[in-house]
Amino acid sequence: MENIIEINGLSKKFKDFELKNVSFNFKKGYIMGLIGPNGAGKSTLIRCLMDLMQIDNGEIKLFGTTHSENTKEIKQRIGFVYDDSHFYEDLTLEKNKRIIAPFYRDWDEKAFKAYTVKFDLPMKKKVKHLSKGMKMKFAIAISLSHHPELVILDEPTSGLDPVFRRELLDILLEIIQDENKSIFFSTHITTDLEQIADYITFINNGELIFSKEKDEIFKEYRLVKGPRDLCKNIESLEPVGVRKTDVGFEALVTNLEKADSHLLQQLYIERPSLEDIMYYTVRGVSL
Ligand SMILES: Nc1ncnc2c1ncn2[C@@H]1O[C@H](COP(=O)(O)OP(=O)(O)OP(=O)(O)O)[C@@H](O)[C@H]1O
Repeated sequence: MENIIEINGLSKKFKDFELKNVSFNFKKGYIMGLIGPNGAGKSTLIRCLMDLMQIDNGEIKLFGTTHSENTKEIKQRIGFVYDDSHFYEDLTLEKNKRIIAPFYRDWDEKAFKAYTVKFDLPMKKKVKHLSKGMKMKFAIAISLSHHPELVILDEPTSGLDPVFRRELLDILLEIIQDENKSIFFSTHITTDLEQIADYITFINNGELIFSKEKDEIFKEYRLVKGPRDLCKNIESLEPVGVRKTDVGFEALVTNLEKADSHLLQQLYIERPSLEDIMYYTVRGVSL
């Protein structure tokens, strides 16, 4: 199947941070979630994807081509939502839309109007007078109104109330019904991804931890709980992360099949959430 995003050996260095040799692919027709703790490099990765930042090493291909070959064409085919507002704050939504729409070959005024009604957007208000959530809704309406093949959203659900957050997830699911469309979005709300994502890419401290199909991740990881005296036995399984409590321990493991049956009988075994996977990976064993 066709890759819509191909990232090979991507590196980007700042004074105090480095995105290190990140490589992954993303197939057309799916939703991929990008997760990682604060400062992991999610926005940096997305900015590199959008060519808003020069990369130091590696290659990024979108729709099989690079920004240096075809940046205008690539940007026509992407609907992008930034993590902060990039609109003209002193202009109304209507005026902002009039400035932005002509850049897009496939701008669909009817679709945009439908979103303004659906999201209850106050088109006569200035951007600076909107709440954070309203700005996000406006950004989402703009990004979806030129029928993009790839939608890239940086933290789209931040600042949204739970009602609209659910509506947005439904809108994303609706978009993906068209198998030629793909969605790539970063979020801290991992439960959203558990609901709608097909693939998860996890970065921590600028490094790729994994980029995998969601179902595969949930097959691979297990959260085990047990009494403290068994903690040593778990350590021999080289867990991803361990947390000791007053009465016992909790650990995230990927190779439970190596544990002997006697040990298994004494453990309580659960399927972890994405949040558990993130938490224990970042925490590690030594903390
Ligand atoms: N232009 C820049 N110059 C220098 N450092 C930068 C720049 N942009 C980002 N950084 C640093 O890179 C690191 C990663 O930031 P980034 O915004 O990509 O993380 P993030 O995963 O999106 O975090 P969050 O979840 O908090 O939004 C941070 O330490 C940040 O300070």
